[in-house]
Amino acid sequence: MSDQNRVTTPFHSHATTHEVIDGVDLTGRRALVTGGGSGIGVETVRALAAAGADVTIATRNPAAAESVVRDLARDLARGPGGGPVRTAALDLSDLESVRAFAASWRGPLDILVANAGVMALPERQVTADGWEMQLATNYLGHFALTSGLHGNLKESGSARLVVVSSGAHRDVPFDFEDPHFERRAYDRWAAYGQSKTADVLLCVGARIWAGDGITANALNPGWISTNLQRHVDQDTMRAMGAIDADGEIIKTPYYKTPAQGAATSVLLAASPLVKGVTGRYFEDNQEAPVVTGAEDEQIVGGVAAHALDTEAADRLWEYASAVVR
Ligand SMILES: NC(=O)c1ccc[n+]([C@@H]2O[C@H](COP(=O)([O-])OP(=O)(O)OC[C@H]3O[C@@H](n4cnc5c(N)ncnc54)[C@H](O)[C@@H]3O)[C@@H](O)[C@H]2O)c1
Repeated sequence: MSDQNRVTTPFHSHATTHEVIDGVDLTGRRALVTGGGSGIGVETVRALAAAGADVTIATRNPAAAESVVRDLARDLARGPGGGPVRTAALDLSDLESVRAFAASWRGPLDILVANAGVMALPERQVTADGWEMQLATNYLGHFALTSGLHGNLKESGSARLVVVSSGAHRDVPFDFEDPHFERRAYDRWAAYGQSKTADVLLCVGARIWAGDGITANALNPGWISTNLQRHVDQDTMRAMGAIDADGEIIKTPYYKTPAQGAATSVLLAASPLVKGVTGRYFEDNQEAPVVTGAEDEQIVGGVAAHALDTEAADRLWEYASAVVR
């Protein structure tokens, strides 16, 4: 994407969810947020519900997410109110669960935020379908979900798919020869990065749905302290510059609160500023510039060309369609 055509918005990098959809009315719109029971997912749900949307949190543990729903309902009741929030069972690493979830959805779906994720599992784990766990959860499960809900998204007439990727995609092109680390040595960061490249490619591939009124965009939320980092030990967090010698979070320019981290998701899900925009990658509430490997040494932001490659996107779409069938 050339700089001239890049989508810009008036919002600064650390704007909160409320700022980016201030004045937007989502009454009558139905939204689904995977992993909406924790971290930036909660703030995504909060903002969409506050704007009036009817929101479903898709979670492995609906009973645990009920306390989140109660807290959100209490908070919304203190303000001008909002749309209903409910929970539903979904395990993205289990194709049967994804199929059952998609089959049970009735009527249109206006907003699908593919937010759930797992990062840096220390050992290679494999799902019942034989898929490497990070790719299964972060990408293949979401691909199966999105495909299973295609009819519902189409029924909306103007649906938005929002896929939460990560800056970790930048160093890792998708490996079509060995996506599940069956032949090469397992590397937890390469597995995470590959799954996040696949997330961006999912949005590029989804351009075939533009005629159905469906747009799809990916994003990097920034660096937010959440449960996501639970598999990363303190020494590694220190080496990454995320925490100091005492274990305190270092508030680099990339550090965000959950409500700031969720802002780009919410912008893409609901703002009129990105209406009709599809197949792009955003961060800090703006479309990100394409960066090369050489620049990557100095520039922390941006999207890698390998994640926007239409040939790779179509090849991956074909691969994923075959394996989730
Ligand atoms: N926190 C960050 O700094 C950061 C940076 C870049 C990208 N991200 C991405 O943001 C998204 C949200 O992460 P977060 O930081 O809020 O972390 P989080 O751990 O709080 O949230 C992730 C959610 O995904 C859910 N999940 C995991 N496996 C699942 C499965 N098999 N089925 C259904 N749900 C499952 C978890 O239960 C949890 O609710 C993730 O996709 C993550 O990769 C986060």
